[in-house]
Amino acid sequence: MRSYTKEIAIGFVPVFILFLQFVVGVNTLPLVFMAGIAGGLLYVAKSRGQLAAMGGERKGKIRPAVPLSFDEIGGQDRAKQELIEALDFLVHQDQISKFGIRPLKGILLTGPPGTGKTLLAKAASAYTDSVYIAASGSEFVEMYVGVGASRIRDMFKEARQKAQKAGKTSAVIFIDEIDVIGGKRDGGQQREYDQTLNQLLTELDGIHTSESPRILLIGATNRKEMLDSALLRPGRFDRHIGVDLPDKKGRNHILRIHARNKPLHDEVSMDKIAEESFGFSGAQLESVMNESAIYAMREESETIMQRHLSMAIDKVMMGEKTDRESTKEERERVALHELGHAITAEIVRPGSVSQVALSPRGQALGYVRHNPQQDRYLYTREFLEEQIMIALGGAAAEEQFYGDRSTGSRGDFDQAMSIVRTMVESGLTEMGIVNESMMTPDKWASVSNNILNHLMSRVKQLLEERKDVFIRSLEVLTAEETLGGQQFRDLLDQSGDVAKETIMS
Ligand SMILES: Nc1ncnc2c1ncn2[C@@H]1O[C@H](COP(=O)(O)OP(=O)(O)OP(=O)(O)O)[C@@H](O)[C@H]1O
Ligand SMILES: [Zn+2]
Repeated sequence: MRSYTKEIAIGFVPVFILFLQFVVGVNTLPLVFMAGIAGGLLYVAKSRGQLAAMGGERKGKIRPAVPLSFDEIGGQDRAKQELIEALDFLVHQDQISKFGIRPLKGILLTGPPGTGKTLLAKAASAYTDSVYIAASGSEFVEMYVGVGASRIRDMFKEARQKAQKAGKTSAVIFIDEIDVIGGKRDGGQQREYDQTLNQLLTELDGIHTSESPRILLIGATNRKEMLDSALLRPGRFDRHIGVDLPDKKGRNHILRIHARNKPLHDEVSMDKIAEESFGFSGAQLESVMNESAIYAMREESETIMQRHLSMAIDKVMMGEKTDRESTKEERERVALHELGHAITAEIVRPGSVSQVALSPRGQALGYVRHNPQQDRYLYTREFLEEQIMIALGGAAAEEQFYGDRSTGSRGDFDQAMSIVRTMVESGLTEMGIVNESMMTPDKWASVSNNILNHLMSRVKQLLEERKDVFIRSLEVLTAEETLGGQQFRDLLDQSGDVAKETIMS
């Protein structure tokens, strides 16, 4: 139920103004003018507030769609054709149900980075006149059990609502890096399963032909072999479409697409550029066109010449090399950071780590997946302290190995602080039951500093004793990019044996 008091009150405003003007005889013009400005400002402020609230709603941004057609994707003829065939299937809904055919629920795009998987998903949504919602798998990885699952649920809900609002009969949900959610589950002794993946499967199983709006899930990965077989079963990701690096003809096509808005010299041979850029992805070819334009502009040339393009190819090739070197160091730091979380987690809660991984890219860089624990409604102080310690483990490890921290720990500190808040507000600290008025900002800072410093030194001590585990795990992690829960526990146990031996002797 809604009350309309506000609307009625606003309705009386003009009546009141007319009353002032004609009955009382006041000149209301300045008044009306000022009210208009104030109202306008208020409206702007309010809609800004709404935007900010929307942006802050979740860490994973749901990005709005830009309509894009298949014509704007170069090469990839086979992938496009397979995708269109699959989508045509979706469009002929009535016939599908008439023949009792199982509906198409998921399409998996597999292939190396930068080959146009995101573009294909966007084009698929435009082709089927659907609303488009996109997220990346790493946005669903959370330290807290159940948060990832509820994000999945929210995303499907949002897709349905958006489609309804836009008057569309279907929605495309695109999840990049789907392997982060749907990675192979670690088959240890414990029955390890993942709530986030389970929720995704539940949502997929819940899609029916007759439903409106219809949801189509498109996933992308460059590590198909990493996916859990549950995701690949019929009725889940039904269609797999490979998106490969473009061949020469494809490269030519992609270059032409990105040259559309650029002044090319008549004598430029795209064929030659396509030949020189062997092994380049679509994203790299886009860079080549862009860099060539920068070279031309710098030389104050009217048009982009062949040599600008050749220089751009070299630059993109070299850029790749230097990028790789810098990321090698960065990846080592990320790996040690994540191992810090994982080792702390295994010590305070043995058996809790299900996977440690480095992302090939994406915003998370690396992550630790935890096995779901029992749903909890009550938390003890000890439990919360352990949770804080796990959060601090990343920064503690960085300090141990590099003597400093990086921006990679920001999210961790936010998490730690919010747990401190829960502890204080629930009266679980030395202060006992606290009254909100007691907690000035200064007081908050000193209390949380105390708690965090104390727990930080405990974590550092734990990790200091496990230096060998870091070294051994780092080797596997940088080589394989992932470390399974059991595999990790084995590495940790080896260290335990050493420690025990030294105590015994
Ligand atoms: N086939 C293509 N045709 C035209 N442009 C392309 C193509 N492939 C890639 N690009 C360019 O590269 C950019 C990145 O491509 P896109 O994000 O679709 O790749 P992706 O396969 O999803 O990569 P990732 O796996 O890294 O997310 C695009 O915005 C576009 O500029
Ligand atoms: Zn971290």
